[in-house]
Parts: sequence; C-alpha cells; structure tokens
Amino acid sequence: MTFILALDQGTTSSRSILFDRAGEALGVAQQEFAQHFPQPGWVEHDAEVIWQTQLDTARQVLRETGTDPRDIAAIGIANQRETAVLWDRKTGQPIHHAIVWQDRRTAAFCQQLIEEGHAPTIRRKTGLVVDAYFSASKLRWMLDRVEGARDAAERGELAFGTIDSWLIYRLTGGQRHVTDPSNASRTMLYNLHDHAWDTELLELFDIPASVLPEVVDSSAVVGESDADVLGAAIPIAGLAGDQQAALFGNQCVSPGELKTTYGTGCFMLMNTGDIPVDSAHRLLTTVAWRIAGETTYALEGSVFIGGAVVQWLRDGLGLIVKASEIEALAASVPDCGGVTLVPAFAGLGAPYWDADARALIAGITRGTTKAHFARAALEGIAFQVADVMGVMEKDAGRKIEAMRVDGGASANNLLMQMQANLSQCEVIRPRVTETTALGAAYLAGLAVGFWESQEQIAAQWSAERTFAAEIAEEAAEAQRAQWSRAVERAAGWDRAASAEG
Ligand SMILES: Nc1ncnc2c1ncn2[C@@H]1O[C@H](COP(=O)(O)OP(=O)(O)O)[C@@H](O)[C@H]1O
Ligand SMILES: O=P(O)(O)OC[C@H](O)CO
Repeated sequence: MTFILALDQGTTSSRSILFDRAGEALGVAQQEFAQHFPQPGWVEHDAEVIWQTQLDTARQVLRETGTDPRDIAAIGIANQRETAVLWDRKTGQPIHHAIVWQDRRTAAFCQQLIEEGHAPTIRRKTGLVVDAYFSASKLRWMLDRVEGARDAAERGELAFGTIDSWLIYRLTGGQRHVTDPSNASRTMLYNLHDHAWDTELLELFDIPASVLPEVVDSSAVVGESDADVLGAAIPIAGLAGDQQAALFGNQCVSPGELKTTYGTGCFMLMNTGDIPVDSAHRLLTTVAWRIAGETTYALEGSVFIGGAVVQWLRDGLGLIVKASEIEALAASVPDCGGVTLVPAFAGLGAPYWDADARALIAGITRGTTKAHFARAALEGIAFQVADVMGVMEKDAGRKIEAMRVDGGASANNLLMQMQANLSQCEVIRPRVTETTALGAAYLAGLAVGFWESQEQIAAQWSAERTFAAEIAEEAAEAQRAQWSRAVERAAGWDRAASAEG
C-alpha cells in the first residue's frame, strides 16, 4: 500500500491529490464547477455536480499517475464547510441545490433569532456567532420551502449532510451517513461540550433528528468505498472541514500555533488544544479535529471573500484573464493611489459579522487605473486578515509574531508581503501549499498506520519562504485607519437584500 488519496472538495473546485509516504503530491486533478446565483445574495451548488467532479478528478489522478486503486491505503476527505445538502435516502438524489456557506438568504431569520435573545445560548453551546453562514438555518429553509420535504423528513426519508457526509454517502454506495466533529461544529446544531447533536437547538431550528448523520472521529476508518466507484474497496479513514484539515496539514498541532488559508475566503485558525476557548471578540470556537476520542479545538476568524475578489476581477470585470495575473498588474503601480476596495460581496464575516454590508470601492480619482483596482483588491484581502489577527491577538493576550499561510492565493508574493506589512508579523509559507489535501491525507494515513505517528508527520513540514514586515508600525496603522473608514461606509449597506426570500 503505497499512496493516500485526498479529496479536497472546495467552494469553486473539486480536487483529488495522490500523496506518497513522504507527504509529496504525486499527481493532482482539478475541476472547477458552476456557481449558481439565483437571487442577489444567494449562492447554490448542484450537489450531483459536486459528486461527479470529485469522482472524475479521483479517477483522473489515478489514471494519470498509472496508480492501481489497490495500492491506495486510504481516502481522506477535506471539504468546504457549512454548505448544506438534503437528499432522499432511497434514491440518493438531492432534493434541492446545495445551499452554499456564502448564501445570505436566511439572514433575516438569523436576525430574528438574535432579537429573540437566542444568541448567548447558541454561542455557549456551539461556539458560533448567529449568522446565515452556518448550516442550521439553510437546512431549515430547505425543509420549509421544498414541497413535501418536512413530511418526508418526519418519515425518516431524508438525509442531511455537509459535503463530507454527502461524498461519503456516495462513495460508500449509500452505506454510510456520517460526519466528523470539525464539520458538525459548523452546523449550529452540535454541542461542543456534550460532543453530540443538541436537542434544544434541533427544536429551535425545527430540525428532525432523523435527518442527521452519525458523528465519528476525524481520523478513523469510517467505511469503505464501493468497489465500483474507484475500482477497489478503499478505506475512508480521514475527514475534516477544509480549514481544520489545513491547520493539521500546515502542522499547527500545538496550542497557540496558527495559520491562515487564502482560498475563496480566508480563514485564520489558532489551535487551542483541548480547551474550547471562548472569544471575547466574536471569533468562533470550533472543533479542529477528534482523534481517538480526544477533541482538539481552535479559535477561528472567517473572512468570506479572499481569492474570490480576484475571481470577480477576472470574471465580473474582465480585468485579468487568469487569477495569477493579478500580481504583476498590482505590482505595476507602487501603491493603490488612494483607492480602497472593501470586498463585502457576501456581507462581512469576522470580526464584523455584518450580513448587510456590501462591497465598495472608495477613493477613485481621474488618475485611477485598473492596476490600482488590482492592488486595492489584494490589499482588501490583507486588511481583512489583519483585522482578524488584531482580535485574535486580543483573545490570545499576546502579539502574534508569526503566521503560517497556505491556499491558492498564498502563492501571491505581493499579497503575502502586504500581509506581513499590515499585520507586522512574519508570514511563513510552507513548501507544500496544498495543506488542505495534505491534512486530510495525514488524518487518513494515521488511522490506517500508513504514517506511524504525528511526530513522523511533523518532520515532513518545511518552510519555503518567510515574509517579514518592510514598513514601520505607524505606517501600517495609518493604512489600517484608512481601511476602517471604508469599512464603516460599507457596513449595513443593503438591508433589503437580506430579507428572507
Ligand atoms: N496568484 C494568485 N493571486 C491571488 N489570488 C489567487 C492567485 N491564484 C489563485 N487565486 C485565488 O485563490 C482561489 C483559489 O484558491 P483555492 O485554495 O483553490 O480555493 P478554494 O479551495 O476555496 O476553491 C481563487 O479564489 C483564486 O481567485
Ligand atoms: O472552499 P474554501 O477553501 O474557500 O473553504 C470554504 C470554507 O470551508 C467555508 O467555511
């Protein structure tokens, strides 16, 4: 048994990566898939397409590397989190498009929960801020709005899952309906302290317990792939939300270690060990992983729009053809020329939690060019991450001196330098930036003895490049003050768009 197959099901693409025992990626297959925006603020995926693209890429990577599926020791899965799928247990068919984590359709319902005073209880039980981001209100919406769904659910005919559950259900030919605590802790239905679905919350969201998956460890054999799917029955032995998988893959395994993943969104997670630390600044308390029944927790700052702003410059404005072109365009000007871009396309996440904020570009003058827009877009990503780091430092009670990074947009040197400047810390990029897939592979490989210990894995991590701050603290503070003025103007912009449709 010589390989681990990692499935990295992200917001914009499905990827399959084959890893060897040295933690090296031997092959990668990737497919982007359609994003559906049926109404302003709504974001959906076709769950069937998610499955098909994931399956195609898995088959492709095996084919292209000439790998016999019998040589795969285990499958590990990392997935976009919170995105809710509801399917028919008998047919295995989704009864509605998946409602994506970025979707704001349930913002009004969440506001109502806050006004009714439920936020403190929800926070205490789940570690989450009440927001449309999480799965519970999305699931409730489907049960209420899809004809016949609630009755079918009451009869036990429907299954709910985040993307991990959905993929495992399909991989096992409908045999297994499971999730792990890192994913469960993003639903707003999972009690962090009881390590179980919470009856009171199920009642509050009007969710029948019959739709829920069984919660299993993040690193354990939870089933086998159906032999017809990949050509052999392969143990499925690792599963985690993609951000937690990246924390593991980037080897932030000791308390206090943190990373930020720059993908569609940006997610900063700090390992807090076996303590579910409560944030005083609206960061999320979340499960990092559960191994052999032992839960590790993390504090998280979630930024909804990261690399997605680069996609918008590419697809929405047509300023670039490929995402990677943004670096040269942005570097062609020495600064943003006074332009600030707040990319609040889907509201603002941590630390603002403002569902009604909308994007704006401020400070445009007659001399503004597309290069200034490109540079302001990158800075907008870095400013948001700097905001999150600011509150993470307050919660941690110390200055953060260094942060590991990963994800697609971490390849951008200019962005990483901006981050080091604005956050006044070292930004450390590892040799392998596919840490999400690697984390899932490690979780799976540990469960089947492919890797013997976490120590063996830790030895595989190494830095590729470190970015140190090149501007003085006062200059960083001045830039951040300007950013804050722009954020104030984006705040609460679109109250109407959040009305529940
Ligand atoms: N060189 C780059 N500079 C800035 N952003 C980039 C660059 N390359 C890719 N991206 C952005 O990174 C994201 C893809 O990263 P990835 O980690 O694959 O995301 P996800 O897992 O969310 O699909 C896209 O939003 C893309 O626009
Ligand atoms: O698809 P990504 O990598 O941007 O991750 C999305 C997050 O899991 C959403 O919480």
